[in-house]
Amino acid sequence: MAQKDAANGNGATTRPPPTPSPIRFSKFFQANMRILVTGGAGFIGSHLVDKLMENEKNEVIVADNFFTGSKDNLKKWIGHPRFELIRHDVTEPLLVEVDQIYHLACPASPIFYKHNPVKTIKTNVIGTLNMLGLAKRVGARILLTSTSEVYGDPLEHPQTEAYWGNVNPIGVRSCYDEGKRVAETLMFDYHRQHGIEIRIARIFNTYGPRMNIDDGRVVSNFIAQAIRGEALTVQKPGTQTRSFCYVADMVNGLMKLMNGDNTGPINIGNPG
Ligand SMILES: O=c1ccn([C@@H]2O[C@H](COP(=O)(O)OP(=O)(O)O[C@H]3OC[C@@H](O)[C@H](O)[C@H]3O)[C@@H](O)[C@H]2O)c(=O)[nH]1
Repeated sequence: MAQKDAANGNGATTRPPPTPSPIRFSKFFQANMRILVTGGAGFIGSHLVDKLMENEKNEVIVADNFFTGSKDNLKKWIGHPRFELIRHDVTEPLLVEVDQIYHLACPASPIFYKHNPVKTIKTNVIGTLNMLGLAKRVGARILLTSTSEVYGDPLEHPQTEAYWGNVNPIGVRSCYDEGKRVAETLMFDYHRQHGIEIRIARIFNTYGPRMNIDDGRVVSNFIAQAIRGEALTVQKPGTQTRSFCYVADMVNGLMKLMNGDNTGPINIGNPG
């Protein structure tokens, strides 16, 4: 209720703060999990957000710098009361109160991560440090999307999680391969030293709707070339193999890993 401000004697009135809308209380009452998705505007990230948003008890915060991600991938959620989108680069600290962190932020297609390799390794190392710092501060569980590329040019086929890999530390892919390897190390060191709850997924070559047509990875390249009636570009040596995974299966795997008891690292791909 408005009342005269007697103390300053100037006749000004002070108002009590407005009563929050009952809708606001009901929103927080219902939500039992606030989840941060870094890189949530990207290809896999946006599908993960769609799945998380299906659960009415989840609130989802996306942090993305839109280097390879796009607001378009999230347009159906913009303005939704359980959703927030922040333009943010994970190489800078982020202060939010969350229960879980899916840390996906990093360009994943070789042509994009090799474009600015110093930035790629900063994203993997400083970005993961920042997210681990956040997880430690708020007590959140954190899942890192690592990569099959931690196996490098593997000398074992297929690669199990016990294989330590064969990675060139100075090659053109090292910014990503070694960046993700350091990110995995940081995850385990925070887990051992600070008791942070961690999960590590090693993602294999994933395809599906919302891949950029110019993503550069083999599945989207071949489809785009076929549509244009062009020859498919099989790169040398032509004998390389990959495990391909459909994006919906990848998202299911990531959520099962996050909500299960296994820290990983765990390969998510296709055994075939
Ligand atoms: O047009 C093309 C594109 C790619 N390729 C070949 O196809 C293979 C797959 O290459 P991609 O560019 O799809 O990507 P990669 O499998 O090397 O890495 C990808 O999958 C694993 C993820 O963890 C990585 O983040 C992602 O970049 C490579 O051997 C490449 O030389 C072609 O033959 N033609």
